[in-house]
Amino acid sequence: MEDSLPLHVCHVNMLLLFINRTHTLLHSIALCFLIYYRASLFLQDPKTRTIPLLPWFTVFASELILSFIWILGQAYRWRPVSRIVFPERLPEDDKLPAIDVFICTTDPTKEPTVEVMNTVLSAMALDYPAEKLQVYLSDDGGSPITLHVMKEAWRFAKWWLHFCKKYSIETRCPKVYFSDSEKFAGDVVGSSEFIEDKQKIKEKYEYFKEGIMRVKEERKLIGDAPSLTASDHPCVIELIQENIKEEEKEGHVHLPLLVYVSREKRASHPHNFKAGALNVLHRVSSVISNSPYILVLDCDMVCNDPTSARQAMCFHLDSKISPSLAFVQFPQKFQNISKSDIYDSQLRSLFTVQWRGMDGLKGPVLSGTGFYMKREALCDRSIVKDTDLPELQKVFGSSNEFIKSLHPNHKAKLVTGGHELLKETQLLASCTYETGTKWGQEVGFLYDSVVEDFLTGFFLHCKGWTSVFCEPPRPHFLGSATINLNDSLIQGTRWSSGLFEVGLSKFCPLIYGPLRMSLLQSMCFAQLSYYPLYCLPLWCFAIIPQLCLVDGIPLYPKVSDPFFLVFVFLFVSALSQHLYEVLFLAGKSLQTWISEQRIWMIKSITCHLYGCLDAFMKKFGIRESSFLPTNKVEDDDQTVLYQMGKFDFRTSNMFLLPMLALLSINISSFLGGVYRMVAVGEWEELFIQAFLSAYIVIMNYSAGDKERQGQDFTISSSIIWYTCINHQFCILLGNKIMYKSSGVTFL
Ligand SMILES: O=c1ccn([C@@H]2O[C@H](COP(=O)(O)OP(=O)(O)O[C@H]3O[C@H](CO)[C@@H](O)[C@H](O)[C@H]3O)[C@@H](O)[C@H]2O)c(=O)[nH]1
Ligand SMILES: [Mn+2]
Repeated sequence: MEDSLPLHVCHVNMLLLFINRTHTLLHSIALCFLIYYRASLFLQDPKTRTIPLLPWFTVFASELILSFIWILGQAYRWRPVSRIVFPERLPEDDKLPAIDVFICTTDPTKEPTVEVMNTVLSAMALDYPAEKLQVYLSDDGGSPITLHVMKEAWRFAKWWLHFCKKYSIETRCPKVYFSDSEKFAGDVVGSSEFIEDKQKIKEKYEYFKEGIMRVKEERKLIGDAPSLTASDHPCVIELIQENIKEEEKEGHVHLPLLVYVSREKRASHPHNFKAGALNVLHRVSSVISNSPYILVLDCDMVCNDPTSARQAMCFHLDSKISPSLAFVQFPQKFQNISKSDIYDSQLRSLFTVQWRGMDGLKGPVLSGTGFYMKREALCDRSIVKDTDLPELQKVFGSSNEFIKSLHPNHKAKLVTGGHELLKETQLLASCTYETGTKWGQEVGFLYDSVVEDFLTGFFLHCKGWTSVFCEPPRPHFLGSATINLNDSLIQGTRWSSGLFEVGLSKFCPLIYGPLRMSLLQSMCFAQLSYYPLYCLPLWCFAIIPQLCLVDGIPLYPKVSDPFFLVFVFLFVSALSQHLYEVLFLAGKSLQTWISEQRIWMIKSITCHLYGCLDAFMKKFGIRESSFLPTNKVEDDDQTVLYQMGKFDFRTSNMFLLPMLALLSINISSFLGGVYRMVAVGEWEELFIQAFLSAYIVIMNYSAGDKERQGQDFTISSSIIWYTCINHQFCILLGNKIMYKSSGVTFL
């Protein structure tokens, strides 16, 4: 490889760095004043002290927690970078390393088979030498339909890949291509051959989709319920290419190998969710193809740009960074994000601030999907050299074939291994294989948290591995985001629980981290892990100052007090940092800023709280881990609501009640407070508290303000609206009542 021309360059954003560090400094100084102000009350003579200690202390503690999370978050802003890659400088195709693609699916009712197959097809169509690409699908549901459909997908892939190559199609996920094909027509638009071919391939795709529907119907008729087999089924592994080879000899293109893996699952054995599935894929693939690199995809994450593999190789093949480089992470982007994105489904902050910032330290967190991992990073090869077989078996399990695959120059026997090999894979995918080994503890993806990606990434960084964030302008992977409140909150609860679980475990980033990585890096991991603790200050700020306001107890400095300015500064400074990042770093609108503020409040008081509780209960053995997969079925009704920026309050009371309760407290205390300020004349002392209530109400109010345009809902909601003060409150209440009483749709 030519050493003279770099495969990639990294650019430190100096202006942003300067702005961020200056802001951190100023904000920190203001925080010191705040702490001084709060602490000085404790030093006052108890006899002259007029303010009760308890609310003061609670608010102080909340401010400290908030500041703690804020300080941790500054590590992301320390050294943000961006990168450019030059894939055209990569070596010839025959010198490129092989890649195994791992796709996980688990529940055919929540993860529609058509979508899963689109992911499979888009991965097979990656712009990479076909003989160096193997696609593995892990089906945790053990569904015979999925296996059957995969064989059909393989047949369709022959046509599809040929079509993509012939016309250099950039969008290689059939669903995306056909849904918006005008955009992807390329320069051959006029050619009649192209039009004809496109029509043909479209028909084949439609036929393929109908085939899936047919199989599903047939299965339903036989009374085959997927849920019955999901948690208890034997292991099924099939190499699809091998089976169909004979009958499809006239194939146009060489196809990547396609492998179906459904690991053995028994109710008596923990299966460790996605991490467990990935570890099985890791082992099974090691005796089939053993590619040095692995691309991991969720079943709804299609490859939107076929060049991602080559882009990732620009880092993995750079001899300067590759020895320590564990993975190249691409951002998660989503196909279904609306303009206002009321639930922050795009995870804006994660991918525009946090990951870019960590990239400037030693690399971003592993994000579960859309990353190219070096196989070696998951299985420490260094111990293979001077350890004897029995010891190795204690770590990696009993399969000698697998242990052989760890040797650097080992060539997997691939398909030629035949029957013997397939037997070995059955062993590797059995539910007892990991018993007594180090899988999930030190080897492979780790099991100690339901956010296996975060924990595994952290663990790799602790071992000295690095990572890289690759963010080309055209999204390379596109997934489907949660677009209703219920799904968002359920997912949020799982994430909070998993993240906080890590914070409570032996892997606590603030203790385990600094001994093994830089302080700044540990701070980033700790910020993610303790982020769910936002629930404490947010619950407190939504209750204590409000109750004190009604009672006339001032908790903040009065307007003429110089410390008043400290609070104003901190409030404005925190909000403007957020606003700056939304407007300038992400190029989004003010609306996005409001949405993010609101969903942050909503999530903090609901899913962060439940997540923390869940983590505690798991810690003390009161609850078992669970992984409720996110619903990926498109619902037109919900899509319409989301696209219009309307909240869909059809969620459980567990989530609704805290929202309703806190909103009512704020509305009533604001009114009570204003009355008090006017009647008793304490406005100077109570100003901040009244402002806080108003702010909370206003930020949440806008959730429903578009509701009044059009729609039948207008009439019913406005009736309640006029009887209440706050529109938002009514929407919540109104919707719930309508939903409960008549079951009508939500508009
Ligand atoms: O027992 C299980 C549970 C899940 N999955 C798969 O894991 C993936 C992610 O699950 P999903 O329901 O989509 O969860 P999300 O919360 O949307 O996923 C995010 O969060 C997960 C950690 O909680 C990460 O693993 C994902 O990569 C990340 O996109 C999907 O492909 C599932 O099929 C399994 O294979 N087995
Ligand atoms: Mn998902």
